[in-house]
Amino acid sequence: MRTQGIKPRIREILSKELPEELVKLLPKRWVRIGDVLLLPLRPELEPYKHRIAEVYAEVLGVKTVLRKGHIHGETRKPDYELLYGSDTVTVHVENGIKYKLDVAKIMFSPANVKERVRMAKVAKPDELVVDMFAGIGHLSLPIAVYGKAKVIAIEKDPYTFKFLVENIHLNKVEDRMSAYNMDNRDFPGENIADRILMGYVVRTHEFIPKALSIAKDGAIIHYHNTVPEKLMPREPFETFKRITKEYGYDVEKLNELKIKRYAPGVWHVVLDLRVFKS
Ligand SMILES: C[S@@+](CC[C@H](N)C(=O)[O-])C[C@H]1O[C@@H](n2cnc3c(N)ncnc32)[C@H](O)[C@@H]1O
Repeated sequence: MRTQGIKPRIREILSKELPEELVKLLPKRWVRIGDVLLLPLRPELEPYKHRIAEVYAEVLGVKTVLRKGHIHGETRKPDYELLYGSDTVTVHVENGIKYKLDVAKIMFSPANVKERVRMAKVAKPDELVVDMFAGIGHLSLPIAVYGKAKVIAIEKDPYTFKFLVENIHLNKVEDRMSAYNMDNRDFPGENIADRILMGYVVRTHEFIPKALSIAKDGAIIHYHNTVPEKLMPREPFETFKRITKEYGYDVEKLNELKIKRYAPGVWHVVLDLRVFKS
């Protein structure tokens, strides 16, 4: 998905059209999601941005090029500038799973690939898994497709939800995966889940009480959050433990993994936690 090294053909075409010092600044890295390219472009290349995007699109064989921006807000929407083409909806295939999404409006982080692949191996067919922040099924499609577990996927944003539903059909897991378009705090299920996915950042701790009410005794929670490096490895486990205690639960840490650097001095991590009613 990430590529390094500029193609000779791109350099050949653009070196005839751009000043030499700008050719050196052409992006050597980009992210390709389905047939949409996310291209980081230096401000010096601004006057040539549409032509550069056109050449990258032609040589790399994509239909649309977006200039990379930031991901923000409660629903984690990316912020992109359209440089070439118009259609930003695509199907990205990763680990044999089809993810349909609108790349301009829905985040799909290349840095989370290891976690998406890991999820394919964690669950068993007799489990009920609840994904509290499903997105387009980023983490729960691998569980339904490879783990063959029953999955309840909850997604609040109606536009993202539309793709979640399409992805369930595209991956032919309608028999075991169902989707709910609601705020997970309004989800009525209690004491039902063998496994819970909390694939969210920054404010994930606010949702711990709801996760505990959905969890069965002994359930596993894959708890994501962002944490300042200087508080690691004490956090985010201490906060999780404090909240679970307040609600009458014990917790055992099974595993902790760094997913990616989220901001300078801040990591996105995931903890595998087993929760017990005390
Ligand atoms: C950052 S995306 C992550 C998707 C996936 N879990 C992953 O880790 O790759 C988080 C998703 O959670 C959704 N979301 C945020 N708050 C929610 C809530 N209270 N209930 C349900 N979905 C929510 C957002 O709309 C977004 O699609």
